[in-house]
Amino acid sequence: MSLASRGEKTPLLAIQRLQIRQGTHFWEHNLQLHAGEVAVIKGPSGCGKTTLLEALAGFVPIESGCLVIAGDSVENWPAEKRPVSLLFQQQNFFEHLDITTNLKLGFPNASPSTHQWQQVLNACQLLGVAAFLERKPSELSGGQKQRLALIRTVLRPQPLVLLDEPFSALDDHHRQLAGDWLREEIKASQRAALLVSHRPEDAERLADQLLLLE
Ligand SMILES: Nc1ncnc2c1ncn2[C@@H]1O[C@H](COP(=O)(O)OP(=O)(O)OP(=O)(O)O)[C@@H](O)[C@H]1O
Repeated sequence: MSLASRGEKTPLLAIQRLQIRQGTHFWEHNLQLHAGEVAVIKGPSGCGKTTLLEALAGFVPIESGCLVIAGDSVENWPAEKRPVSLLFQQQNFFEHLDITTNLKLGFPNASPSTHQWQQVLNACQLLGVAAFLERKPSELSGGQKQRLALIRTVLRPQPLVLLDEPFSALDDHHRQLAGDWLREEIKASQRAALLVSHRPEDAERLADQLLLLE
C-alpha cells in the first residue's frame, strides 16, 4: 500500500540506505524530509557533509540505496537533470558578469518570469543587497556575495535546496535575517532544504530535523 493511500504524507526527499564512497571513506545515510521542512547537517570537519550534498546533487556517485526527490527515483540521473538547487561553499559567480546577470543565470534560459524576478528583488531588499545589482562580484564583500548567492539558489524553481555553509561569511544580524528568510521561503513554497552549518543557533532556529554526522 502506498503512503498516500495510508493517509500519510509522501516525503519530498527520501534517502534510504544511501551508500557513498569517497577514497577510503564510506557513508550510509537515511533521511526523510517533507515539503516545507528544513534539515540541518552538523558534524566535525571532514565527516562528509559536503560529500552528502554533492551526492544528492549528482556530483559524487552513489554506490547503492534509494534517493527519491519530489516523487522521482533519481539515483541514476545526471546532475543537470536532478531537481535540486545547490549552493557550494564557493559561491560560483561569473566574475566578468554583473550581479543582475549572475542572478538571472540561476533561472531556465537565464529568463526569470516577472514574478520570479520580483521575488529576487524583494529578497535583495530584505537582505540588504539591493544596491549591488549592477556591480561585478569582485566589487562586493564576501558577506554581500554570500547573501546574493543564497537568494539565487533558494529562488531557483527546484523542489530541493542544498546549502553548504550558506551563512559562514555573515555577521550575526545578517545570519539571523537570512536564516529567517530561508525558513519562510521554504515553508511558503512548500519545498525542502538541507543545509550544512557549524553553528548551534542555526540548528536551533531553523531545523525541523537535525542530521548529525560523525
Ligand atoms: N574526491 C575525493 N577523493 C577522496 N577523498 C575525498 C574526496 N573529496 C573529499 N574526500 C574526503 O572525504 C571526507 C569528507 O569530506 P567532506 O568535504 O564531505 O567533509 P565536510 O564534512 O564537508 O568537511 P568541512 O566541514 O571541513 O567542509 C574528507 O576526509 C575528505 O578528505
